[in-house]
Formats: sequence, structure tokens, C-alpha cells
Amino acid sequence: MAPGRSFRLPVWEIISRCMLCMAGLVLSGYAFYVETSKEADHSYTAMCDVSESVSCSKVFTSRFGRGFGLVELILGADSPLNLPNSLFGLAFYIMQLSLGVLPGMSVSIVLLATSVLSCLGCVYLAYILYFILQDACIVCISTYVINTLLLIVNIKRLLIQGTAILKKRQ
Ligand SMILES: C/C(=C\C[C@@]12O[C@]1(C)C(=O)c1ccccc1C2=O)CCC[C@H](C)CCC[C@H](C)CCCC(C)C
Repeated sequence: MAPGRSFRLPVWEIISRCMLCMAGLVLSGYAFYVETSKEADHSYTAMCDVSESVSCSKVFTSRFGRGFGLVELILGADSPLNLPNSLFGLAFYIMQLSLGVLPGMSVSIVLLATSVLSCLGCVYLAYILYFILQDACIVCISTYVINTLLLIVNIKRLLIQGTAILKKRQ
């Protein structure tokens, strides 16, 4: 048997990954829509703009809304990499979804590594949201929950694969 093909993916893993990534894609897509609408028309009010302190468009159009506020510092505001955070989110969920259906140990490692990275990104964004912008962005908080659940799925996947390899060796 080819090494990558020796383990079938559990159904619960495929289903939960699909649901989490779909939800992530919808939220990131919506965040991108709100940001571009708000930038084109400042009087635009999004569905997630509930009040002064519960506003998502305020967060998306803040200086932390593009390139995590970091690209600007390193490469400058006009860098082509200074994209809305939501586009990094879209790329991340597309990658988790398309790689996630492939079996294999190296795939599991890449999935877990990028998932850990995304959770570090979420801790950073949550810090900015709570302490600097002092805003309750519902869309943002939902993506933190999704990324945490996705991390659990990716940890479980690697653990299952590891024990399967050990059993085979016996
Ligand atoms: C929509 C989203 C998060 C919401 C939000 O980012 C938004 C929209 C934002 O503008 C913002 C502003 C200020 C404070 C908080 C926020 C956010 O909360 C998704 C992130 C997901 C995650 C943090 C992506 C991390 C990607 C990794 C770096 C891995 C990259 C790998 C791929 C590119 C292949």
C-alpha cells in the first residue's frame, strides 16, 4: 500500500471539517463584503453593526483590518500583500478544506501547523479587538471559535494517524 493511502479518513472528520470551513468561508466572505462596501460608501451600515461598541465594519476598516496591521509596518501600506484580513481567512479555509480531504501523514502535519498559526493569529486579533479597538465584533469572535474547533479536528487527526502508524509497526 502507498504510504499516503494507508489510512482512510473518518467520516466525522470530513463532515466536521467541511462544516467548519464552510462557516469560515461564509464569515470571511461576509467580512470582505462589509469592508469593501464600507470603504466605497461610508454611510453603509452592515447587519453586524449593532451599536457603537458592537460594530464589525469599524473593526474591518481599522488599520488592523488589513495585513493584520503588521504588513503595513514591515512592507508599507501600499504593498500588494497589505490585503484585507478576510482574504487571508478565505485562503486559509480553502486550503484546510482542499488539503483536508487528502489522506496522509505529511498532509496532517501541514494542516495542524497552519491551524496552530491561525489560532496564534486569532489570539493576536482578539487582543486587538478587546484591548485596543474595544469593540465586540460578532463576526470576528465567531471566526475565533471556528478556528479553535478546527484546531481540535486537526489535533485529533494527527493523533489518530500516529496511533495507526504505531499499530501497523507492531
Ligand atoms: C475573517 C477573519 C478574522 C476576523 C478579523 O480579521 C478581521 C476580518 C479584522 O479585520 C480584524 C481587525 C482587527 C481585529 C480583529 C479582526 C478580526 O478578527 C479570519 C482570520 C483567520 C485567520 C487568523 C487567518 C490566519 C491565516 C494564517 C496566517 C495561515 C495562513 C495560511 C494561508 C494563507 C495559506
